[in-house]
Amino acid sequence: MIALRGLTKRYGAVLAVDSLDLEVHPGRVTGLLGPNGAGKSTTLRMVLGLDHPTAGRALIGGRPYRELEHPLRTVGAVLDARAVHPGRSARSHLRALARSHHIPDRRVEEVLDVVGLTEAAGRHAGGFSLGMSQRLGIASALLGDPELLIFDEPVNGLDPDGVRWIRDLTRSLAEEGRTVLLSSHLMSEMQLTADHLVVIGKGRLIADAPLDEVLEHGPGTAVRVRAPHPEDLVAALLAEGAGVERPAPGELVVTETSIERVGELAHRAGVALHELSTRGASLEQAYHELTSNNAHHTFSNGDPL
Ligand SMILES: Nc1ncnc2c1ncn2[C@@H]1O[C@H](COP(=O)(O)OP(=O)(O)OP(=O)(O)O)[C@@H](O)[C@H]1O
Repeated sequence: MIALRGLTKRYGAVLAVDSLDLEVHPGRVTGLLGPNGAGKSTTLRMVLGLDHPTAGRALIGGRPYRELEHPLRTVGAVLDARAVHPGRSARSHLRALARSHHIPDRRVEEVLDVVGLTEAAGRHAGGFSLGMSQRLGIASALLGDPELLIFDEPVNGLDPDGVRWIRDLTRSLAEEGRTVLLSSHLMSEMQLTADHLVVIGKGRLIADAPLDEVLEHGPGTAVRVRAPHPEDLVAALLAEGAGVERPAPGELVVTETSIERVGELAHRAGVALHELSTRGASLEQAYHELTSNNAHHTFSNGDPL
């Protein structure tokens, strides 16, 4: 488990991280979300002992990173996937890392296999694509078989296959009971990957809740309708108090009702439909609601955030 206790970082006049109190638990993927400059990287750097807090503490299993006996066996992290000597091959990079941490060479072959780099392991890392560099970074993080994994913006620059691969990998690591913390500003990706979300803005905690709860705070599910002559349906929906938007001629986005009810009203009004579908609540919308409003947010556990 990672625990942040009043974690604060000030750079001159900039309060990059402002009294964060937070616990990141094992067995699930926690997404650390926030706009650019929110303080995500600074927080992760403090967790990994790369930056000193101005106040407060960041603890891994109850201890600061610098006091861990076996750091690589306790926590694996990828902060910058390009931070590898470009002239070294992937295999020699991993072997050097393994030897300096008393990890056997056979583990290098195992992690190369897990990340799908066995074939490319002899090539210079300097010639790797961003996706391959991400895989190599993840291989380094997995080398010590740690309980805790921290990936900063892991899907940045990856193609759809790479994105799916990261999603499956992080899920299976969490299912094995590990603590997985991912940072991202990509809401759509987080919606598919994370079980739990921590949202920060201007260094402060905005939300710390299961994904489903954060989504409930969004504008909710909408029903999309395409109909060449929707006027009678619009009238019927408005008469029932539904919300109706008309983004384009022949198109409706209907809220505060159900897809079944829209279908029934269309049938009753004799309106021909060309499409009737739901648009799921999007984390992007929920996130916008959260970050555009600085008031407290109360989740179902009753804690104001
Ligand atoms: N070494 C530094 N010196 C001065 N200011 C810094 C330093 N590092 C970060 N900051 C400032 O602290 C704030 C938080 O930055 P941080 O990089 O942690 O945000 P972030 O959420 O990771 O953003 P991004 O998504 O852009 O990486 C920003 O205002 C940034 O300019």
